[in-house]
Amino acid sequence: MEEPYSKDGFRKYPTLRDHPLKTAAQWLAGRTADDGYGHLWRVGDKLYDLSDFIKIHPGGRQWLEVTRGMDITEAFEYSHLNPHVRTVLAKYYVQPAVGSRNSPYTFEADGFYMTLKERVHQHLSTKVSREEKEAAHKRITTVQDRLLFTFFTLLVATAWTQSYMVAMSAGIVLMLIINCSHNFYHKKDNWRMFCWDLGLLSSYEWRITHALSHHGYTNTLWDFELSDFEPYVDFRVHSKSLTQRYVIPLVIFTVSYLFFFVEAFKRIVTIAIGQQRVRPENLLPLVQLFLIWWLGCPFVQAVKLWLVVHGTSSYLFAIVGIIAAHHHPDMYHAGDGAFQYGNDWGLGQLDAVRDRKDVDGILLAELTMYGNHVLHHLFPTLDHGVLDIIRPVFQQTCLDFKLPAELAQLPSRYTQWDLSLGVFQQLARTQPRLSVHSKSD
Ligand code: HEM
Repeated sequence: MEEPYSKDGFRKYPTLRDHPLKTAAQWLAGRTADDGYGHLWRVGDKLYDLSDFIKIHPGGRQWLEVTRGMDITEAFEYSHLNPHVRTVLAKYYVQPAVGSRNSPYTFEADGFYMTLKERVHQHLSTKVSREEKEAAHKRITTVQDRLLFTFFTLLVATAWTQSYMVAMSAGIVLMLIINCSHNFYHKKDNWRMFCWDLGLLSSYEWRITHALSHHGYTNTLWDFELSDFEPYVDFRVHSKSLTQRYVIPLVIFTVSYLFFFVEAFKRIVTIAIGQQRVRPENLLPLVQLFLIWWLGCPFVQAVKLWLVVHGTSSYLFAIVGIIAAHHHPDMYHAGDGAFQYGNDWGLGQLDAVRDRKDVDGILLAELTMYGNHVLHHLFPTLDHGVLDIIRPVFQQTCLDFKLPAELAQLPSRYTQWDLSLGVFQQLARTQPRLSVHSKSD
């Protein structure tokens, strides 16, 4: 049998990973080239023709439209709790797949993730009432509604006062709304997910680069969020220059106000070269500019204020994202070799994600700083409000699988400060981890 490309078991170095234009479209093109299932989709060791299912998929068309020709095993497993989806899938079976999957992750029926998923499904369907789940959902939508109201009030105030301070305040609230709406683009299509597009970001693109790539293959070579700013910002474990290790880490935070504008620029390029079309939600930031101008602000001043709103939001968004509990020398990163707890997909997540004790437990912080991070990674389509409800099931399953006690421990042993420092330590790291089981004491 062909030797895997890397010690963690990925079979190939991802095609197009190092292409200079890092976009959602490039990631998809690379995956379809490497998987190569033509007009079919792979789940486990079988191929399916989902062409007729695309338009009736309850989660929305995009997930299947963009993944034709790919192995979607990971996304299929972590997006659905209800075992009923397997019966639906069986209707579209075509033939067995030839060869092993390119991904090393496993979903054994009696393994950690599938056991946990089954228990979570049972718990939510038998022990948690509909009212409880609706109340959890309501808590989140209320936060988002209030943030939306505050943002538009501040935008109007920006136009009337023409104050840069007010524009910065609008930018801060915009970052909070955007991060909060992350909860919604993981789910079936819904209007709340388009709040992500209020910044110069695209929910369509982030469903690919974040929901499919980052969640499916966290911190591996297939994680778009790892490769996005390479070779400048390089979290992998391999030989790096002194500039990469010690100089760039000092600079990244100072230029993060440019992040939104770089994203917008890449979108314009990909639209111009025909890799995607303009979507109505792409225009939401321009509507804000129009609003500031329409409310009486001279056009040039309106543009300056709008740049301050989005520059502020971009700055905070990039910082919150980069310190959001993925980068620390204790955590698995591409180049580390074998996964610490084995190849079960859920265990791979535990190896690459951490919780923060000073973020979890405060609803606003959880929603806007990617809190309850481990459970969110394991069950991204569940509302953030529901994650606390399933925590005891997770803890019990960790104990049953004899995982190190600190994985199941509440609260986490890590603070936001540990994880902020961890970013610098990880960028400097060039040697694979020794056998690490938790935060070094
Ligand atoms: C790229 C792969 C896929 C992704 C990312 C995905 C994503 C999703 C999402 C986000 C939802 C809504 C979940 C929620 O908001 O609670 C959903 C629902 C659903 N999906 Fe998929 N899906 C994928 C593939 C499939 C396939 C291959 C099938 C079966 C042929 C399928 C069948 C369903 C069904 C039946 C539901 C309704 C869930 C339920 O009854 O609980 N999906 N999917």
